[in-house]
Amino acid sequence: MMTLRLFSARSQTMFEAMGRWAPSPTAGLKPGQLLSQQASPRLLTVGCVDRAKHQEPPRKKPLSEKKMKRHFVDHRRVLVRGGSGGAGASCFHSEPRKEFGGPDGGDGGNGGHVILRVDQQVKSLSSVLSQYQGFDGEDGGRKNCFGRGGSVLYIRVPVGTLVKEGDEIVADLSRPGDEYIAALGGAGGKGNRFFLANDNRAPVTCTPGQPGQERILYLELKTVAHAGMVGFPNAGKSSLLRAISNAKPAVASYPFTTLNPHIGIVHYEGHQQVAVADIPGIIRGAHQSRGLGLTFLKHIERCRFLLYVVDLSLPEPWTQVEDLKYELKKYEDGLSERPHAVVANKIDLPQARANLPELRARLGQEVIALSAATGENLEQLLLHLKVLHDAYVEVELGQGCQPLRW
Ligand SMILES: Nc1nc2c(ncn2[C@@H]2O[C@H](COP(=O)(O)OP(=O)(O)OP(=O)(O)O)[C@@H](O)[C@H]2O)c(=O)[nH]1
Ligand SMILES: [Mg+2]
Repeated sequence: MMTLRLFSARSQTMFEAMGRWAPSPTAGLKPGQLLSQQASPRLLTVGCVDRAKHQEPPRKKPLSEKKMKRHFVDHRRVLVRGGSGGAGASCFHSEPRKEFGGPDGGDGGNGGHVILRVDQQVKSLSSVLSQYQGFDGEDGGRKNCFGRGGSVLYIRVPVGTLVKEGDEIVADLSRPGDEYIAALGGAGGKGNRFFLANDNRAPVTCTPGQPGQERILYLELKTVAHAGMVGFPNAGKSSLLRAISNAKPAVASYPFTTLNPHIGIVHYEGHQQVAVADIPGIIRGAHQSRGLGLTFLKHIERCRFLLYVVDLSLPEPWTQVEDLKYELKKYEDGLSERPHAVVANKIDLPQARANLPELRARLGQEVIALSAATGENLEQLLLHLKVLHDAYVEVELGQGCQPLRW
């Protein structure tokens, strides 16, 4: 009787404490009633169950150019720290009937390095974090057991990553598979076995592991490709890249559709591949950082040869080539002198056909007139691209360098 009274008093105080609780107005209803009044009957139809069963997994949507721009990061500040070495052990061998077994403390393992490694699958520095800590080595153990060394921590970076420490360039990772040790792991400590000497048969000394190296590095991405397409906005660079390669940059009739470089691979016989970069449109005054000039121009620096893409349907198309060359020259001396070809796009338009003879006469050099939209004369560009590529390979081999391969 006493316990019952106690329980009811406690439960009453509990309900008082909850206070907010009140029975739901539907609490008294039966389950069937509740369903028919409140839940939508559509939820229980056979059709819906069927549809749910045969629903396809959601497909990955291709990223829009705007989103891609958000994901495209071309510079990063990274703090890298190598792993610390493990500590050496201090202990003595012990065995029944063997009183003075001698020192048997093993050495600690070395800390793991942090290494930057070029991976062709990585397209920007967006996946690179702001800090990396290498793996530590294990401590040494009894019975002369050495600690395991820390594993190497790899940071995957795209082709064309420039590594700077302060203002100094410390590495240029321009080829697939290139590696650079960003931070060294610390050395492992010595166990007391290491200090065994003729004059000291029972050393107790052991040393701790060294801390790993710590550095602040600045990573900067500059697109690397064999050919770079340079042109004013709307010249048709992205359309051209779509037409000759497997890349799918966005195409639209407004300027600055492309906001970050795209690389497409053109395949030739004998597994030869030429990488072509679609560089965002350049405007007059880009070398003075007009528009996003400098951020785009830096991506041209690493291209081995250039394709000046001109919109032939505009009046006086030769001024486009002159302006582009001027901008490149102002940005970096000698950049406009690189091996190049002039590509006159939109030949399918009548005004473009009319402009072609004068463009050829004014420039005094070969002009590849084509249409990215209809595919007219694309073969001439492909053949010329191969000629430029072969000449580049020959020059590189002549200088004893390995040409860039994709
Ligand atoms: N008639 C015609 N239109 C073309 C041709 N090539 C491209 N265009 C059109 O020109 C417009 C611009 O094409 P894009 O390929 O986006 O030009 P872009 O040079 O990449 O432009 P940005 O990315 O802004 O620098 C689009 O409306 C295309 O459809 C062509 O050969 N003929
Ligand atoms: Mg474009």
